[in-house]
Amino acid sequence: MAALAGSVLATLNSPVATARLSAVKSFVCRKSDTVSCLDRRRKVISACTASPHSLTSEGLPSTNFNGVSGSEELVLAEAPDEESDVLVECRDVYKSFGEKHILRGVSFKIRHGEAIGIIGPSGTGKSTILKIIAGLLAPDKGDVFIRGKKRVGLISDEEMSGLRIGLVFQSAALFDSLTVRENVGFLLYENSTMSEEQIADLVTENLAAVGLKGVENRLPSELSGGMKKRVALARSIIYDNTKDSIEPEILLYDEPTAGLDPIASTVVEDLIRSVHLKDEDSPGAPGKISSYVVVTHQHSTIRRAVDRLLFLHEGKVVWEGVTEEFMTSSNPIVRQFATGSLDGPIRY
Ligand SMILES: Nc1ncnc2c1ncn2[C@@H]1O[C@H](COP(=O)(O)OP(=O)(O)OP(=O)(O)O)[C@@H](O)[C@H]1O
Repeated sequence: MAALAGSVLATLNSPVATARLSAVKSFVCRKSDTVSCLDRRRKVISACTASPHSLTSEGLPSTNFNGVSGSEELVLAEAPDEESDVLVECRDVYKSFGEKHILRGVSFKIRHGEAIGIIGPSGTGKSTILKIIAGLLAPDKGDVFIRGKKRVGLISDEEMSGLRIGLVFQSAALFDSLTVRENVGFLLYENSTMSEEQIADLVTENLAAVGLKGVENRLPSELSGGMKKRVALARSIIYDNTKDSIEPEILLYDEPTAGLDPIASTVVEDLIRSVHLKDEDSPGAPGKISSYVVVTHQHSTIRRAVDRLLFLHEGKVVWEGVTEEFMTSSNPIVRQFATGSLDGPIRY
């Protein structure tokens, strides 16, 4: 974390920015008393486009970070049945929180180029599975394979060099003490060799893409909830456009349109589509995201933003299908969910 804060400080050289970033640094350091823990947090921040505040405020048990021993490094072992286009596979994943057995044998694959939606009743573990894919939570049982290699432990830089996985949290998870510009450009200030001016231009461009103009100097507290969400989205899609090679990347969106008005939802849904990797022959600029997963309850998001759906219920994937099948499926669970009926197998 010292390295993280240090290099950001070097780039953001205004006294105000320095003070704010120092505040971030001290917040992160306060809870961590070992170098390995600081280092692990740095990896999580880099990979997940989310602030250290969010990592704890999202309800991640502290054992996720503090309970990992120094020797518990990420180990990659060959998966038995490697398939070249599978970027992530969850195989028979289990996760409990105390007595609550949330995931009970979840299996699915995310292939290169896929736009997947995860739906299902509240509390079935949709956010939990995103955190497991992102490497923020470890399954109790079962395996996660990243490009055919089994992940052991939590997230690591080695893994990130092969496949970047970004998670856009349900709450915007912005650094409260940084401006919108500093929030959106955070990873570029940290990881790129771009100049401040280049980053500022790119931040403005990405903010415009999510329908925001002239908010660069505002603090998160000066934004509405919907604006915060869009800033978080801009932060998740910004990338160093001075580099030729683009790593394959998966973005995980946790309820990106919850709480947005219908038009803002459409903006976000179209944006999620637009950053998706396109063929070279496709019209328009190629996006950079190989695949993405969206957890959502919103019908418009299901219709506009994803191609394939996984229905999670009582700890398992109980239905899979393409988006068009969602409204026409005769599966009683899917029918009840699609119509919002009180009658059906799902009980509240
Ligand atoms: N860190 C945690 N500690 C204890 N319980 C947790 C933790 N994280 C999640 N849970 C519990 O696990 C269950 C599943 O949570 P999760 O957020 O994954 O559900 P979800 O399907 O995304 O719900 P929603 O649609 O309401 O957002 C909930 O009962 C939640 O309270």
